[in-house]
Amino acid sequence: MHIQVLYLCKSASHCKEHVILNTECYGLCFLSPFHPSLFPTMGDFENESIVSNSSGAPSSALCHRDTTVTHLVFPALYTLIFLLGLILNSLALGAFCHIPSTSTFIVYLKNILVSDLIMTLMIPLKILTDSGLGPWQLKAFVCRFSAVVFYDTMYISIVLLGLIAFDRFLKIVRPFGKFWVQNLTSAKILTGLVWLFFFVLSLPNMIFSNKKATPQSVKKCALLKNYFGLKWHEAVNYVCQFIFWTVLILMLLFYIIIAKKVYESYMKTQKKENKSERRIKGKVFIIFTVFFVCFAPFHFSRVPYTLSQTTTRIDCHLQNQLFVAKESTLWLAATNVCMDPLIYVCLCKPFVEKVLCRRVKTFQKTVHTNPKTELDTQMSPTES
Ligand SMILES: Nc1ncnc2c1ncn2[C@@H]1O[C@H](COP(=O)(O)OP(=O)(O)O)[C@@H](O)[C@H]1O
Repeated sequence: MHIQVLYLCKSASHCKEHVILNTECYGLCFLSPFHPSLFPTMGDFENESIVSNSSGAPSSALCHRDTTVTHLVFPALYTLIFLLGLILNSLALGAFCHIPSTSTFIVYLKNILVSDLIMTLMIPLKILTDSGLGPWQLKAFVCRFSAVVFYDTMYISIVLLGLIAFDRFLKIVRPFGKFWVQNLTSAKILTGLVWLFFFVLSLPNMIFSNKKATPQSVKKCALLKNYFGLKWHEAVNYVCQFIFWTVLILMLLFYIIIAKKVYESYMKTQKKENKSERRIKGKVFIIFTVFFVCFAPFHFSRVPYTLSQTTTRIDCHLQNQLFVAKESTLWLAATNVCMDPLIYVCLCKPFVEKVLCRRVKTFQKTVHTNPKTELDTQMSPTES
């Protein structure tokens, strides 16, 4: 795959035709789209009219990335998520450290928590590079390492949320039966495999981002990738799309069946079943809502953006619009680190008991040292 470019040829072997202008040899060259000699002079080639992309090579190398929006707005928005995510997930970590992994549900929640914490820790690097506060070398590190980890943790959370939905589905549909997936050891092995799968899948995204980084090339992570790296990046994105939409469709099916069950049980036991019991079942829908709101927009915008990064010749203005769409929806996906603690509070009884227990203990200490203090916070009863 080669692109044709009017270029000051450095090697006669690249030249097909050449003209002498001002004693320099200008040739119509056939270079690999990632030929290193293109990048130092990339700024000179923003005018796409000199480029003929005859075989579907990325035209993104020649399109200047417009970062006016992402430069200011997104660092501020990500700072918000980072602070909130760090506080909520640290609190959750404190509570979960004292909760033994006695059910598959708790195993999945603990893994989501670890994944969210890792994602949260990757955010400051993104803030520094997007805002331009960090050196350009940091952006190369983000492209090669932290952005990959960020995406990895996002997909690990997606699969784990799917497993939670499946777990809830089995609990409600077959409350007395036990499948092998409901076994604690199976859940631990399954989560281990999920981590391993995404680690192996994304490793080439780190390894093959091995082109020499320059202040220009780091602006787009795709420009750091060699040919194989770019193809792998594209393939990973399609695999991840497939995973997301499969999990979403399965979740929808689970919840339709759960909704049917909830409705049937409501009709049968209107008088017997108390309000809080009905709420327990109703609350499982929170997982689907969080899942859909956070991740669906990103997956709609990711396909055209990946195409703009790889093979399709897309107008520069459109490429920039797709980049802004991808960044906005990625921010929404990142808000998941703040939403997951909602799931812990709404659905995990031991979690709320631990949090409340700690609050009561702190309160008792305060009352002990200052007997005039009054309990002014209403603590609501919890359900599992
Ligand atoms: N789903 C994914 N899983 C793992 N790594 C990914 C995924 N999507 C993108 N990446 C990697 O993350 C880095 C940043 O990708 P991307 O956000 O597409 O670039 P840019 O910041 O230039 O828009 C790249 O190294 C890319 O290969």
